[in-house]
Amino acid sequence: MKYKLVQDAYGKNAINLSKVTRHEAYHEFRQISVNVSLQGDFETVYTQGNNRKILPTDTQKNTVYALAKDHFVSSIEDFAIHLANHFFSNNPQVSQTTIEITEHLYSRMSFDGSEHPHTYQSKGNEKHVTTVVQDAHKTSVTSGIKGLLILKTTNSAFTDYIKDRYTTLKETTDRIFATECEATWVYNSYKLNFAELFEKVRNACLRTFAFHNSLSVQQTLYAMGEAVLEENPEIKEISLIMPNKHHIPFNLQQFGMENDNEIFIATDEPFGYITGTITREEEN
Ligand SMILES: O=c1[nH]c(=O)c2[nH]c(=O)[nH]c2[nH]1
Repeated sequence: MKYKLVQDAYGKNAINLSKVTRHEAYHEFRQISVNVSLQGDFETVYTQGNNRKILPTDTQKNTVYALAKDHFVSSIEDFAIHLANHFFSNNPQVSQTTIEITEHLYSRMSFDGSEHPHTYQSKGNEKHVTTVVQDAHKTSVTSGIKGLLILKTTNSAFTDYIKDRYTTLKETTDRIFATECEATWVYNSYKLNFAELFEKVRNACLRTFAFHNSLSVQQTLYAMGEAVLEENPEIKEISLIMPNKHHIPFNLQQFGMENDNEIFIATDEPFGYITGTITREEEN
């Protein structure tokens, strides 16, 4: 044989599911998108067209809708853990199950200080995501936030960097700091209050971003990660992606006007792309 299969996985992506829970006084609405991926003893499926070990992706999709009725009741993490365990436990040919869930966030509309019982507003691009991987030895839970668009109008500086013959950037002690933050963190257990922890991590990120006197995006990213680990012993590691969404002072001098740090041109591209992973030091 000249060739061999070195990686394989199969499953169903973008299983879009909405759930309404009808309480007497109000309705709860949740919208998620689920990806299922199975790995295991599937080599002959690829090399010989033998489908006898295949749980069809169509069945995987149906299973997600069916299990949502009783098991999508709290966090997306708990539902993902249930799904991972279902596919793993019922399919001896499967050695690893991966479930990814993205939750599209909604809140009930508020009028005169009270929430409307059954009308919702999207929270925009912000998403709550999770990935659960189960194999024979462990169940790992990684969660995150995507599309968290945040901005501050001061307490952000960038000075003292390398200057060479190509440098044109001016030092600043007072600039706009805007980013669309993506955070991904790893839990140390699969038995946690994930909904509560998600809010704690989100708040730690927002609070640190707001109150940090930033010397760079890099420094603020690290401070945000540090705050999350400091306040949440349940989290082993956090990775942050913080693109620098530049707001560049616009030259008003060409019109004989002063720009007192008031008028900017918001540029989409190119953009600074700052990433970092913060973990706990090994204890001796
Ligand atoms: O916070 C920043 N970090 C950088 O590395 C960088 N580079 C740049 O041009 N502007 C910035 N801002």
